[in-house]
Amino acid sequence: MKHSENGYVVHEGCDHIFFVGFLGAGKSTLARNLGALFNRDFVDTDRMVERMAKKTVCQIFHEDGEARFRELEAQVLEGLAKRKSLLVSCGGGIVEGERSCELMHAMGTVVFLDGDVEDSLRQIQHPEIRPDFKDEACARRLYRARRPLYEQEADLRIDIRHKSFEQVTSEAGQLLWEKGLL
Ligand SMILES: Nc1ncnc2c1ncn2[C@@H]1O[C@H](COP(=O)(O)OP(=O)(O)OP(=O)(O)O)[C@@H](O)[C@H]1O
Ligand SMILES: O=C(O)C1=C[C@@H](O)[C@@H](O)[C@H](O)C1
Ligand SMILES: [Mg+2]
Repeated sequence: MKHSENGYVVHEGCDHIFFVGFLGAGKSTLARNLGALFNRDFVDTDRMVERMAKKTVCQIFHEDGEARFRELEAQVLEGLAKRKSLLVSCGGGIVEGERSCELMHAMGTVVFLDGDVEDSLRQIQHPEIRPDFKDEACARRLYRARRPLYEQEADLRIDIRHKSFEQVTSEAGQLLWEKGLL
């Protein structure tokens, strides 16, 4: 394993870390926090899709449909192949896309932020502008359907139940550091 002048691990090839998990689990917060702590760039697939499509996630769902959104998600992931050492916070439904799953595994490590649906419901901001959030019963059904997919795709799992984001950041940082991924 190589180290740069400032002591950070330098990886050969593509070595991104992809954070997946249910809506509001804290994927973006964790990726941003770890990016600041470990001097790594942080990107968010929802924002990249919006930049590529020049539309909001909500508009894409309404005007073009979910299948098109999943294609765009896979396209933005493809664009990450030429970059290095990114922390990627993924859209909550990225594990629904077969191509996206293949790409994440080809380009790095998939980390599942595993929490209860209650944590997500509490942390979801502006549910009214989220195409994936209709009401609580719907979110619970989606959570039950999604959880096996997250588990199936996860290389690593971090239990986030009843933890502050400081705790989640330090546990995730320690785990990824120990595995030589940060
Ligand atoms: N462990 C935590 N404890 C309490 N609040 C948290 C925790 N993690 C994140 N939050 C807060 O919950 C909200 C959602 O977090 P964040 O946007 O990081 O989640 P996300 O998984 O990226 O959500 P999305 O599905 O919208 O992309 C934010 O307001 C954030 O500050
Ligand atoms: O869970 C989902 O299917 C989604 C989650 C969001 O991050 C966005 O990617 C979009 O709203 C779809
Ligand atoms: Mg997010």
